[in-house]
Amino acid sequence: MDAEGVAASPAAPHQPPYQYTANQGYKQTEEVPRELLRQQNAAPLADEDEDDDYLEDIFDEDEQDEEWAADGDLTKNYNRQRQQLTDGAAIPRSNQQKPTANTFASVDDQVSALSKHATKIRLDTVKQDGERDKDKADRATSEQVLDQRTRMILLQMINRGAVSEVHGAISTGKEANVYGAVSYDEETGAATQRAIKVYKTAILVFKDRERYITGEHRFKGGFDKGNNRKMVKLWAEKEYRNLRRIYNAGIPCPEPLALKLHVLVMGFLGDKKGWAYPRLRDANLKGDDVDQQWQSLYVQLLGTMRRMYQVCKLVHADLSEYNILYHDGKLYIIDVSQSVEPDHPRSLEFLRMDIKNVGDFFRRKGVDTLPDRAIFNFITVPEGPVEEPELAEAIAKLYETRLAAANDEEAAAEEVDTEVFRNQYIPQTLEQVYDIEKDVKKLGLGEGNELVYSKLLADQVVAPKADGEGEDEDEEDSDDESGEGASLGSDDSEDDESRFDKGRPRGRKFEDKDEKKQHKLAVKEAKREKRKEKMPKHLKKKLVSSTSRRTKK
Ligand SMILES: Nc1ncnc2c1ncn2[C@@H]1O[C@H](COP(=O)(O)OP(=O)(O)OP(=O)(O)O)[C@@H](O)[C@H]1O
Ligand SMILES: [Mg+2]
Repeated sequence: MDAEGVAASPAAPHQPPYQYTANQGYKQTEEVPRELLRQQNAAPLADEDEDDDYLEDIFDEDEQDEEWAADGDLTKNYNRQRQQLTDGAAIPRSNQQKPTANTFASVDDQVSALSKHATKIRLDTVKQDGERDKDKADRATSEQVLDQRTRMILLQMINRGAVSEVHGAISTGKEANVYGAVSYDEETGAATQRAIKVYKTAILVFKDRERYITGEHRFKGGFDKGNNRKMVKLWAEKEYRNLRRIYNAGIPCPEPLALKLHVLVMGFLGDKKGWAYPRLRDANLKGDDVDQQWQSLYVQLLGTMRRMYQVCKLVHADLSEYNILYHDGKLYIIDVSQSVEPDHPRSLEFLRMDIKNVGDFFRRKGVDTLPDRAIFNFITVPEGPVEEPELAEAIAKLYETRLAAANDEEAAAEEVDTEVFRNQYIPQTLEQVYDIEKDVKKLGLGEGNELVYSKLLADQVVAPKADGEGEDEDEEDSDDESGEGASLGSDDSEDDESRFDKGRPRGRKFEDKDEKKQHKLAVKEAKREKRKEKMPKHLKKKLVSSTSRRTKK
C-alpha cells in the first residue's frame, strides 16, 4: 500500500495544471501538485475517457443551477465561488452564450483555481472500524483513487463551501464509495461531519439496475444506458431526491445536502469524531432487555416502511439489515437510489422482497414476526395512521388479532399462507390480472380480500400527492410545470405524460382506448405549447442572478 495523500506541494494558482489539446483531452503539466500527479500515475482509471468534454460538464455554468443542488443559499455559494475563483485568476464570464473557444480556457483556469484546495482532499485519513473488516480497510486505500472528474467535483464542492475537507473512505463498494468529510463553520470553526457518496462511473453492476428504472416514469426520456456517466448521474440524482422525500417526511436518514453529477453530499450518520453508526446487521444491542429491543426495532421499521410508502410514495426496494444504520434505539434508512414509486410496475414485488428480507433478519434475532401478507397489507392500505405512536399501536393490534386466533393449526396455516404469498404473482395493473373475470366474481362474492392486491383496488388505490404537497422537495425546478415529486431528466420530459396517469384510479384502464389516446395527445400538445413560452435558459439565469434567490427554508 503506498502512502496516498502525503502533504502535497501547494498548487500554483496562476498556472493551469493541465493543457488542453483538441482531440487529446487534458495533459498535465509540471505545475500539478504532487498529490494529483501521483493520482494520475497510480492506476489506470477505467472511467477516464478522453472525451473533449471530460471535465467540461463539471464547469458548465449553464447547467450549474440545475446540476448543483444544495440546501444552502445558492446565491451565496455561487458568489463565493465566483469570488474565490477570480481571486486566483482572471476568469472570463462564461455564463452568457457559452462561446466554445472560451469554455476551454475557462475550464483550464477553473481547474487551476481549484487546485489550490488540493491538500484538503486527504484520503489517507481512513475512518474504518478495524474489527469490522481489515481487508476492507486495505481495499479502501487502494480503491479510493479518484478519477479526475470526481476530484474536480470534490474540489469544487470545497470551493463552494459544501464541505471543507474530504477524508478517507467509510465504505467502498461495487457501485459507490462513501467518504467522510468535514465542514468547518466559517465563524466558529466548529466541525461538522459529512458523508459524500461517489457513484462509480465505470461499472457493470449498474446494468442490473435496469429493472428498477424500466417502467419508472421518473426515468422516462432521461435514461440512456449506453452512457455510463449520464446514467450514474441520474442514479445519484435519484438518491438525492428520494432522500429528500424521506428526510422531509421526518424519517431518520441522512440529510441530503448537495449534489453534483455523480457526487452526493449528505449528513453524516455517526459520532462527532467521524465514526459511522453501525449497520443494523452489526448493531450490538446492550442491556438485559435485548429481546425487547429487537422487537421494538422491528415494530419501528414496519412503521417506517408504511410511512415511506404512504407519505413519501416510495418502496425502498433494497431494504435489509445492510441498508439500515442503527444508533441508540433508532433506525436510519440509507441507500435509496433504487427506491421506486408505487406506480412502478414492479414496486409491489420489490415491497414484498423488502418485507421478506426484514422478516428474515428479525426472525434470526428471535423476534416473533408478523406474516408477510399482514405486513404487506399494513403498509399498502391507504386508511390508517402514518405517524407514531399510532403506527406502533396499529401493529400491536395486528399482533392481538393474531394472538386471539392463534393455535397450532392456524399457525401452520399462516406459514403456508406466507409461502403462497411470497410466490404469488402480484398484478400491478388490471392488464396484468390473469383472469379478470374470476377475480371480479370473487369480488362479487365478497371474497375480494383474498386477492393479493385487494388493498389496492380502485377506490383504495394509492393516491398521488395532493396538489401542493411535495413542493418542498422541488424548489429548484419551480418552473417544472408538472410539479411532480422526484422527476428526473426534466429537460426531456415531453414523453413523460405517464406522470399524468400516476395515481389515477386503475379504473382508468377501462377507459376507451381512443379516449385515452386523445387525452395523451392533448396533454402532449399542451406541454408543447407551454415549452414555447419557456424562457431560454441563459435569460432565466441572468434574471435569476439579478434578483435575490430562494432562501434557506
Ligand atoms: N450518511 C452516512 N453516514 C455515515 N455512513 C454512511 C452514510 N451513508 C453511507 N454510509 C456508510 O457507507 C456504506 C455504504 O453506503 P450505501 O449503502 O449507501 O452504498 P451502496 O450503494 O450500498 O454501495 P455499494 O452497493 O457499492 O456497496 C453504508 O453501509 C454505511 O456504512
Ligand atoms: Mg448499501
